[in-house]
Amino acid sequence: MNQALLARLFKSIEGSRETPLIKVAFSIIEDERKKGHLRLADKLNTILSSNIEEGGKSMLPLRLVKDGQYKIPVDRRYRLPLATHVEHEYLRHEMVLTPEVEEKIQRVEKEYFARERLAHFGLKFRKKVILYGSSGCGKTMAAERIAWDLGLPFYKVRFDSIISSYLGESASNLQALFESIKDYPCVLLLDEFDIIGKQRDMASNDVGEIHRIVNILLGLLEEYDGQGILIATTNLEGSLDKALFRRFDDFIELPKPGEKEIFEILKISLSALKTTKKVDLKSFSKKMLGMSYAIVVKIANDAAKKAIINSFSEISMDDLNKAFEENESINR
Ligand SMILES: Nc1ncnc2c1ncn2[C@@H]1O[C@H](COP(=O)(O)OP(=O)(O)OP(=O)(O)O)[C@@H](O)[C@H]1O
Repeated sequence: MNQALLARLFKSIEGSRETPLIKVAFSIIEDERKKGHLRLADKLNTILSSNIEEGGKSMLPLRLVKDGQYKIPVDRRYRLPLATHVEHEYLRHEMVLTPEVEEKIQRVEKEYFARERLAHFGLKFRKKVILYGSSGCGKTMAAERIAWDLGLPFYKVRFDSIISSYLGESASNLQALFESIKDYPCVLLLDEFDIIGKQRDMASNDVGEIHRIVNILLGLLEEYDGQGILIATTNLEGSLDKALFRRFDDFIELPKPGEKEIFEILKISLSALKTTKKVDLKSFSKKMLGMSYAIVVKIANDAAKKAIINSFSEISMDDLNKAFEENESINR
């Protein structure tokens, strides 16, 4: 059938997901997809989804803000939210950073606060930021801290919902999510962004589809000019498509902590307890060089917990060394 005619026909179909005609329409979409008519299948899917009634309400538009309330869009097939919200009070924000990283994060925050002044001069604040660095070095935490400092709602994208097993729907999921935040000031975290690149390992017949999703994501990133901040995180700078990198306004590396930062973290983490006279946090910090922030925090907490459980009033060097040995192999 002629594509325009098919689209017109689909526009006239209405009802719930259980309506026989809707079921037939979905099987036509699947058929078109199998034939490789992906663009047509997506177009028909969008038309049909907007006409489906659910509890008297159309599933679209998928806007976070509806009647003054924000509503997270869901994937069309499984109704799973495409992002999760983290309440303000649960945002981790007390970070120990090198002055260079602190300055870069503060620059993002300052530009957001000065957004109106910048706009006056035809300039835009940094609104698409990529944070990269090895695991446990505070990428997610930095995104949370930015949301905390700016007083913006924080959402974390669920790539598992976005990259649905019906690949043709991933594109519409992504579109729905970006559309939903267009006019809504929030921090949207695209955590483990490299998952998009990693999907290339999938079965070869899915590769074309993955490229299409990456292209759609590129387009959405390019077009994003919303009122909030998009933050993507990745462990591997190199694994990301170069084209994807170019779409960001800022790249901030979150390195492993240096001796000074390790010392600071130990002091903070152990501050609720006393340490014995023999504890030399300075040389212990040196010993921990090369470890991630997450492991440093874990070692300090393990040592503190051991002292508390054994009802010791002070943390000893032995507690710290034991915790160090136990965690040493995890990360260097
Ligand atoms: N700069 C920091 N200051 C204080 N604590 C930190 C810092 N960075 C990380 N941490 C600690 O490490 C934990 C893990 O951090 P986070 O989840 O942000 O790491 P990540 O880089 O996102 O890791 P992954 O790539 O594995 O997701 C935090 O909960 C916190 O305890």
